[in-house]
Parts: sequence; C-alpha cells; structure tokens
Amino acid sequence: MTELLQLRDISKRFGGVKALKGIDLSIPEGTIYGLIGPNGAGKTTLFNIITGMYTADTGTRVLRGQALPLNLKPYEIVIRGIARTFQNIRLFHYMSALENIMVGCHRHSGIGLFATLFNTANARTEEASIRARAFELLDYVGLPRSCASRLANELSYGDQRRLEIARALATRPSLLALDEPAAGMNPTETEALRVLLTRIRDDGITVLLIEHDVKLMMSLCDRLAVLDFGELIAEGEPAAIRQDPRVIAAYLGGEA
Ligand SMILES: Nc1ncnc2c1ncn2[C@@H]1O[C@H](COP(=O)(O)OP(=O)(O)OP(=O)(O)O)[C@@H](O)[C@H]1O
Repeated sequence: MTELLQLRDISKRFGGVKALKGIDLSIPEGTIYGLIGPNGAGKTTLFNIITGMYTADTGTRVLRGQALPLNLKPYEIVIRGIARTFQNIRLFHYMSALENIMVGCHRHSGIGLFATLFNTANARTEEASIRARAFELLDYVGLPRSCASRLANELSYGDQRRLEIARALATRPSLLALDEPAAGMNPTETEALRVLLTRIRDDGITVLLIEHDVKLMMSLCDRLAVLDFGELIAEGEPAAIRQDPRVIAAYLGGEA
C-alpha cells in the first residue's frame, strides 16, 4: 500500500501538558483511517496538526512524498490537498448551499481579479463551469437539487454535514479529514454517512476521521490508530485493534 501521509515524531505541548509525545503514523492511500482514544488522548490535537490549525513543536509531515513544513497555514494545507470539516459545523450560513460549494471550487479557478471584476467572457465561462461542478457535488453527497438555492442554515443538521463534505470535496483533496462527522446524527443519518464515506474512499479519496461512535469506527474504518495520554498505543485493522489488550484496558473496556 502506498503511504499518502507520513507523520514522524510529532509532539505538541500546551504549557505543562504533553498533548502528543513523538507520534509516528502513516496513512495509506485509499483507506478510511480512524483516530480513536479516550477523552484528552490527543486526537483533536493530532487532527489539528495534520490540517494546519496547530503547529507541532517537533516532527515532520510528508504528503505524497512532499514535505509539508510545520508552519504552513490551514489554507496552504488545503492547497496541498488536505481538506477538512469541523466538529461544530462551519458553513457560510447566509449563503445558499450551492454558493457554499462554489467557494470550495474557487480554489481551482484560474480566473484573476481583473477578469472577475469586469465579468469577461473567460470569467463567465469559468463561473458556469464552477456552478456545474457545484451541482455535481450536491448530487454526489446526496443533497436534492431543491437544496441548491436554500440558505445553508435552513438545511437539516444531517444535510448541513453533507454540505460541509461537499464544500471540502470541491477543493479536490487527496485527504478528506472529518472531525466527528456523525456527532448529533440520528441512526438513519449515520448510516447514510457510512455509505457516503465508503463511496468517497472507493472513488480514490483517502478519508481521515475522529469519531466517538466506536461501533461505527470498527465497521467503517480500514485502519485505526489508538491514542492514549498523547501516545500511539496501537495501529492496525479494526479486528486486531478490538483484541489488543492495551486498547481494551485504555479505551474499549466492554464496548468492543
Ligand atoms: N488549546 C489547548 N490549550 C491547552 N491544553 C489543550 C489545548 N488543546 C488540548 N489541550 C490538552 O491536550 C490534551 C489532549 O487534548 P485533545 O483535545 O487533543 O484530546 P482528544 O483526544 O481530542 O479529547 P476529546 O475526545 O475529549 O475531544 C488534553 O489534556 C487537553 O486538555
């Protein structure tokens, strides 16, 4: 399996708290990869380092063989191919669903300020192709066309989560990073999420997620990394993780 993202010796300290202690991790291309562990284990910190929200104190990140310097800003990480969603949905609430997706598509737009301001023929053609791509993504994540013109904050919770995924996909990432995507979802929405994430993986986009729903993670993920007190205590396929004594002691208890 080809490695998409390699992390080496990633550490992060907040004052006296060692949130991450020299994490080595490789995410293989074409997998759904899960981060699990008890509260305070360091999952969010690692996720935020991968997506550029936090700067690690030590370590290296390599995406498809290209170094991602630790001081890159979140938007620079997006440009290099890692897009994310947030635990607390962060859509542009007073823009339509379609416009939210179009914002993501603009990262690939080659049209400059002059063309945009003067609405040149090139700008109009580009705008039309961005709109068409946004409609494709709306369909892809399973949102009905009737959602396109509705304000993002008028959509149901599950649909807003789908819209966030569509906006992230619009940046054409090689790694889609999802922070607790099933939080607050009902069982029907969770099942639909599982189908969508499997499809995204099958279409060639690697998926990284943090999620507290252990049953979902065990059945959805191809591989899991387990953190505890800032250390990686286990890594592998769910079947092996479920039986790992350290994981059972630290996290799974009777849940596996
Ligand atoms: N911004 C911060 N400032 C200070 N301490 C922090 C900060 N972020 C995280 N920590 C501390 O770092 C440790 C790891 O926290 P982190 O949020 O990464 O864990 P987590 O595994 O995501 O937990 P949870 O499942 O509860 O979200 C904890 O001790 C936490 O209190």
